[in-house]
Amino acid sequence: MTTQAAPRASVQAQADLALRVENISKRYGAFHALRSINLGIRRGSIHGLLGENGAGKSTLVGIISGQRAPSEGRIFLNGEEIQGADVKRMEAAGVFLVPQEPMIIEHMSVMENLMLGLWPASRGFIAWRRMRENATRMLAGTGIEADRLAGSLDAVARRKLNILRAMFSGGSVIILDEPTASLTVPDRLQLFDFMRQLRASGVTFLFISHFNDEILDICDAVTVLRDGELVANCEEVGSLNSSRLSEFVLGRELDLFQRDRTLSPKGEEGIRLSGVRGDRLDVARLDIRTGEIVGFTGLPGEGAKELARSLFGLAPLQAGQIAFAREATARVPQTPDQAFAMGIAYLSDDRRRDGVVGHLSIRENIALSSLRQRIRRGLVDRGQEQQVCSSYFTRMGIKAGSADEAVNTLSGGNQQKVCLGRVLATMPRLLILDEPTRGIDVGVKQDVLRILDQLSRAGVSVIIVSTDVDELARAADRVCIFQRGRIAHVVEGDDISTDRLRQLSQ
Ligand SMILES: Nc1ncnc2c1ncn2[C@@H]1O[C@H](COP(=O)(O)OP(=O)(O)OP(=O)(O)O)[C@@H](O)[C@H]1O
Repeated sequence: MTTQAAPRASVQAQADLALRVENISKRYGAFHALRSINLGIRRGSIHGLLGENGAGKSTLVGIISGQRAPSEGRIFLNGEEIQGADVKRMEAAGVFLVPQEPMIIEHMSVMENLMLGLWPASRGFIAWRRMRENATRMLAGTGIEADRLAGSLDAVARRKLNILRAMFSGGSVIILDEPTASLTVPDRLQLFDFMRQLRASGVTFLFISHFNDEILDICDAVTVLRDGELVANCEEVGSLNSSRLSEFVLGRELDLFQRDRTLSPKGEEGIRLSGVRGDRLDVARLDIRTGEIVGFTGLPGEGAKELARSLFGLAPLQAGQIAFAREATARVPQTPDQAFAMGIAYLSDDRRRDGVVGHLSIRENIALSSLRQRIRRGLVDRGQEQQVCSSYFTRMGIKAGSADEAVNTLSGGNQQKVCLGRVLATMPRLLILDEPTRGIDVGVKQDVLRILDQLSRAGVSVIIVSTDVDELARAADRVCIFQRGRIAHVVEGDDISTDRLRQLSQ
């Protein structure tokens, strides 16, 4: 275990390296995103890359994959230096970056996607038979059929397809940027088995994750970045545990959040949903107490996400009633505007569609959703805006020089914090959050759960939709597990545990 820049490796050890970076630095103006990173990745290994939001992980893999130019430093592949790297050159050399959201052309078949840009041809015609044979060979044992429409694949199959496409194009070093985000536990395990099989055939992986248990499960070695510096490099992951990893990431001990359920709201008062029926959704009744945190979970398509979206008017319902305490029963909102007017706020899990406005500042982004609440006699109350934004900027621990910086210079996780701050700033009565801590580091995750805890104590009812059952076990008063559009199980109070939720939601 080294806790600073890795020492120079021996000649033999260097020969075993698929990839080596030497003194890589990256500056944006006066800001150092990376400082003199030295790193070696063994051939046929799975190497974890860990660090807080903004630590420099994406910058480093961006440089390794040729998407960004380093300010200084050198990259070696199988001992050979790669000069003036760009994406094409790095891919030709065998290095591929598989992004978090798999790139799939939905209306094409699996085999067409697999060989995108490399379709075999004979005398000017596409050689379909050869294409099918090649694809079938590559897909053997993956459970994916060559002729299937790519748009019909589930989340894990899409990730597998992206990895196989990289390999088909000659990839031997594959970088996976948070590949398990939004995957269920069984899907994660399936993806890991697949990676292990490929590792056995000599493929090298660089794997970014914010989940310590994943790093400990799948990785052979791990590197931790903090504020652009390499703070730990471990060739033997077996010698580590989760709290040690968190300490490297944060530079301090992790203070895990656990909601005090003895303070959870009791009684009847709150929000009542009844007769909610939609396409593959049938919830006869659900009461959510004022100030209660309710978790929704289950396999994709089973109803958790669908109900959350419907409550914000994003998915049409055939029927459904909602009643806030002491108010008349009304129809479940049919549009987000109606939902907003009722005091319902929603954070989508689709950051690309509902994410931040890149060229606007952090302050403007946080203020966006609550703009209407701050208009007094036709004018925006700038003083109040300043106060609300500064408060969320600080509470969310957004890593930036100031709240006036453009959002598109922030790391992915910090952009996610801005989205969350924007929704929280609306001070809703019912807050619906779909995968609220996806992409957020282990330290900030605890902060987010603490903020939700405080909001709920102030009387906001919260629904958290999550595949991360550990998060639900820490934060929720009650967890609903969805199956075939219905609430199949409800686990409450002290009965909630990660194991119980995992067992019921598979
Ligand atoms: N174009 C840019 N201009 C200025 N600063 C930038 C730019 N791109 C990245 N940065 C800064 O570099 C730092 C490292 O960002 P990077 O995206 O590498 O972090 P990360 O470790 O991948 O974080 P996350 O876990 O949130 O994805 C951040 O502080 C970010 O704000």
